[in-house]
Amino acid sequence: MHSGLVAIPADIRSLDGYVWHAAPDQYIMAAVNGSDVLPLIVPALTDGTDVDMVLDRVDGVLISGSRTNVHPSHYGEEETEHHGPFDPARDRLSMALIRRSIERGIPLLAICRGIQELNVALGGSLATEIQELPGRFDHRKPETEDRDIAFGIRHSITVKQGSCLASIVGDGEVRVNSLHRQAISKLAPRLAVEAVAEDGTVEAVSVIDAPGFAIGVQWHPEYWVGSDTISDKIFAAFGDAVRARHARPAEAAE
Ligand SMILES: N[C@@H](CCC(=O)NCCCC(=O)O)C(=O)O
Repeated sequence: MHSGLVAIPADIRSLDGYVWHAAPDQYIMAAVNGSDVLPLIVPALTDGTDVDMVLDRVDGVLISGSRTNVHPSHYGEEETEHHGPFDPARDRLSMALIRRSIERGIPLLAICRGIQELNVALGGSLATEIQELPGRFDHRKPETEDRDIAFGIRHSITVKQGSCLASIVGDGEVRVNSLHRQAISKLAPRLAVEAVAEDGTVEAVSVIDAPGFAIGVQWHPEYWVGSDTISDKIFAAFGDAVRARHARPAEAAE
């Protein structure tokens, strides 16, 4: 029996002639096996979702990665051919869940598109096609059908001493995977950088003065839960935070 219920915002996908509200299996299974919680996929309704109704019933929020990008209008930029593809309903749901979960002290773990949404939701901006920027590496997914290679651990980041992430995985050099072409540009005022790649790409953030666990990572720890210590530690810490929230006394409820 899993303890704690975790909301995962859905992506909108077209498959088999249907439109689906879906979340990738690797996030679901990482939550189940790595955090020992039960995930709940939240539909991304075009007209918006009452996120407080969801957050009244869950103990954590896990924001997944996705191939789509946050629409640049959310950070005050014009759309170009470099910004798509988009998923406006997911943008709307994720960013509402992020803002309210932080305000309510509900544990939040945001991965890849998730860290980008976290930054935008709190007032930051994104850079697109970062591999074309001077001095930056190519962080995109390798072109292969082999998912272990696509999600292969292949570059180093430095976790800052004294950061929240350091209290979970230790500080210093850590090896991670990389499947993105956008990254944080202007950091949101309420975010602290927790880890950076060798080319300066922001790889992890935490929410300053958050009342609960609130971390974003640009890489994909969910893929390696069960076989990579760093990935295991991140999901275990999230699970602990979710259970602590679940067990809080009734009078602590907002
Ligand atoms: N769209 C963003 C988000 C990157 C992200 O979440 N990638 C996961 C997708 C994995 C896949 O391609 O299968 C960006 O590209 O920066």
